[in-house]
Amino acid sequence: MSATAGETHEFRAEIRKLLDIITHSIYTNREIFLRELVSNASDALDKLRFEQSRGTTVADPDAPLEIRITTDKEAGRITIADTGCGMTRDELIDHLGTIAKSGTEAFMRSVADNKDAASNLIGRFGVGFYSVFMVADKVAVTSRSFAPDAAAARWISDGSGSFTVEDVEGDVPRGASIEITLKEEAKEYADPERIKAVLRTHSNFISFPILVDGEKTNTIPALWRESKFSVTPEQYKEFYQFLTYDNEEPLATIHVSVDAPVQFTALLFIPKNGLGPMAFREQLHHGLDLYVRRVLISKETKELIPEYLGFVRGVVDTEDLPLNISRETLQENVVLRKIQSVLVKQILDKLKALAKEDPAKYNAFFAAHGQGFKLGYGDYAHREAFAELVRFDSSALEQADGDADKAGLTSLADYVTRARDGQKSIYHLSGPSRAALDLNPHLEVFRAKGLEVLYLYEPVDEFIMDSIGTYKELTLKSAELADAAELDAFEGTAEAPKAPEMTAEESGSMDDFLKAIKEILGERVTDVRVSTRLTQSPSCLVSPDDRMTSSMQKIMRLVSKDTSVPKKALEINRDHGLIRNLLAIYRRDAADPFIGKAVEQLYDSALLLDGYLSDPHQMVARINDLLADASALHAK
Ligand SMILES: Nc1ncnc2c1ncn2[C@@H]1O[C@H](COP(=O)(O)OP(=O)(O)OP(=O)(O)O)[C@@H](O)[C@H]1O
Repeated sequence: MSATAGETHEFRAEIRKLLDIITHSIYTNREIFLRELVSNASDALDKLRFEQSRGTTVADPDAPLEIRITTDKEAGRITIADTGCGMTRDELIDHLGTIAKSGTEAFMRSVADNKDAASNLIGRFGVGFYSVFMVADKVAVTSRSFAPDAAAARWISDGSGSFTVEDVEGDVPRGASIEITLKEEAKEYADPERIKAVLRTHSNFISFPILVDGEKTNTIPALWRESKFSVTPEQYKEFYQFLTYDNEEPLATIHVSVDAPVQFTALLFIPKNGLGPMAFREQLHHGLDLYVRRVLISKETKELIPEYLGFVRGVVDTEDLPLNISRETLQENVVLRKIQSVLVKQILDKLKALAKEDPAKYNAFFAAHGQGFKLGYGDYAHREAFAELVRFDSSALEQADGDADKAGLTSLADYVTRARDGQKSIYHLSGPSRAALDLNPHLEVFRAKGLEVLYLYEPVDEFIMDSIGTYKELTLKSAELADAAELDAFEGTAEAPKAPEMTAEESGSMDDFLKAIKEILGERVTDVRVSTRLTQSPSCLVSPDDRMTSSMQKIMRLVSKDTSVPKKALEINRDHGLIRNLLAIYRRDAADPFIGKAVEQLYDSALLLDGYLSDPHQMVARINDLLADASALHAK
């Protein structure tokens, strides 16, 4: 083999930054460079095998598909060679230096926050190859692409600003060979025993033989093909960690072998935690690895699992697809659709069992994955299972006070066991937080009557309510839209402090008083009326449209970019001290300017609670005015 003179290229700017972090800031867990390189070699072999299985002509067709690691302790060098798809000269330049990588920015942000986590994050963010510079002074990648006539080329770099690429003449086998000259402090990796230990920890499930100085080291490929009675919990855990790079053990494992309507095996895992800062990658990378008779066809196959179960990781292996299936046609593939439908049922059943047998564990699942899972409201075929599995906060639950462990959620089934006799609806209300909903005037009557209300914090929750519709014969209904007569049927549980009865004269003035308020507010409200829902607040705004909740209206308005303040009816609590005082002032002098100021303030306060008050300045000036009046009275 001989090489022509090299051509020097600059690394792309963000890759240079990345390399700077990798070479200068990461000192723990450096062994994972080996996992990254072996995983790349395995990917390249998968790609080659895939091409071969669909009949593509490849160079060196008889070369065994394997990964060979050779060590040279004396020279402090190791070489990792594979017989995979290899890279052309242009691909070396693109893939190892100039093409932007989707995860780099996010990786660097996360590392800035937490240097210790960096080596764990490397694999997940897809900055894999560059991790070699944690241990290398110099790296040379010699490669020949699988395309039969491709010329061989070599990429060389010390991981600082640039790399060189040169042509290589002579006999270079298909694939890639990565020669690493180890840094002084990383010489341990030239010891074959150390290499074998690292491989056992991180690369045990690679489905191609890995040979260290000629000796085969990995032992358990295709764990999913084993009978589930022969696999130990430890093996499941190891395989899960191999698959996800998660340090935890999985929350749940599903291992199934199905014969009809399609023949397949699947080994699936539910991770304990959402991947936090990597969440963007969760969505991007959702999907299962699809094998056909142990040949990897496509990673992260979205067609195998709906998005709302995107937190599930694992592999599916089927006999019922041809090996030469093209990835482009997976989307319309009936077999995959059938597999998906079986898997969804398996996963939902597993979750139901978990919820029943170990509610605390289920709650942990929901805390970690509930947000994505809630999108399952759109899966009509599994609506019943979904309704059993979804969880909400509720007025009947203890306040968590920021203590995450205490923050329980309720199922619809548990709500029903607490419902009052004769209750025909499951009530719910949307709001930004528990504190806000606890004070929401719309809920006063529910509290007074001892009726439980589910607290909804996310826009998707209302869609869930709509889609479930009815649960165990109880209609899911927004507290805002509850009918007064329906609520009247329930006796109050707590004795509400009674306001003194109104005199006949006071009652007689009420209609005129309401008209006067309407006149002050003019077109801003559709109506002013006496409320049946308020027991503690003086007033609130009520949507005139009794089919749509105010939060749903907010969503619609957001969609149509409508920023005006919606017109609603103002309801007032005739037993509230403030309203009684205003009525007395009105009866004494209907033109008293204090009434105008107070009514404007009642309206603005209601807008503020509804989230529509856009300019607080006027309101603050008015409050100061009112306080001046009130303090003058106090001072007397
Ligand atoms: N042994 C190899 N054979 C062929 N191509 C390779 C090999 N190693 C790396 N590459 C090419 O270089 C690219 C960059 O590799 P790198 O490890 O940085 O990221 P990745 O493998 O794409 O992402 P991730 O780390 O998320 O798997 C790969 O996508 C692949 O195209």
